[in-house]
Amino acid sequence: MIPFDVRVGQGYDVHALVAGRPLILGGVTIPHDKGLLGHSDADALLHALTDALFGAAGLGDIGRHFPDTDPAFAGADSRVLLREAAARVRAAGYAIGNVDATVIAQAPKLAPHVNGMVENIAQDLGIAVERVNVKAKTNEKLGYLGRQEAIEAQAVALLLRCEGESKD
Ligand SMILES: Nc1ccn([C@@H]2O[C@H](COP(=O)(O)O)[C@@H](O)[C@H]2O)c(=O)n1
Ligand SMILES: C[C@@]1(CO)OP(=O)(O)OP(=O)(O)OC[C@H]1O
Repeated sequence: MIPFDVRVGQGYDVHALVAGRPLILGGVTIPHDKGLLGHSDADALLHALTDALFGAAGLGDIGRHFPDTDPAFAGADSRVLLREAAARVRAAGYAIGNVDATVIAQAPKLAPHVNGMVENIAQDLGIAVERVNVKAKTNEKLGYLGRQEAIEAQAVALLLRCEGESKD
């Protein structure tokens, strides 16, 4: 019996940077000459977080829950998807302990927008801002990220379940 179940999950996403799209990361629209291409609003940070949550709960991945072949998700606000993911994780019996993420973007400078991202994520997950961390890195001008052809995000999530008994 494990009375205190701790689960970790990891998530990753990458979307191409193209002209004519808004740049949305962590639910914040960031002024830039290019934005991320995707079926939804292509918020790579929220997609990585969503996958980290599903992974920690053993619930598969974002594409299983919100298929990119489903017109219902065309242009979707990824904050809505993140909120629904958090609800499904809670329905599986877990509380969200903390989340941490890194956005790899050669440009633009994300630091001025990080607090807004953290506030959005905390609100969508229903947890305190102290339990959410977002970091930004360039790719030191290397590769497709360094050439500003894409933005990548990586995330981890910790889930907790306190109960008298578990499946094990
Ligand atoms: N798009 C970005 C990338 C980085 N930052 C901030 O700069 C710091 C240094 O980044 P390096 O990739 O050069 O190590 C990083 O810790 C961030 O605070 C940023 O704001 N936006
Ligand atoms: C979010 C979904 C669904 O609209 O589409 P995209 O915006 O293309 O994002 P991606 O991270 O490629 O995969 C998840 C998809 O199911």
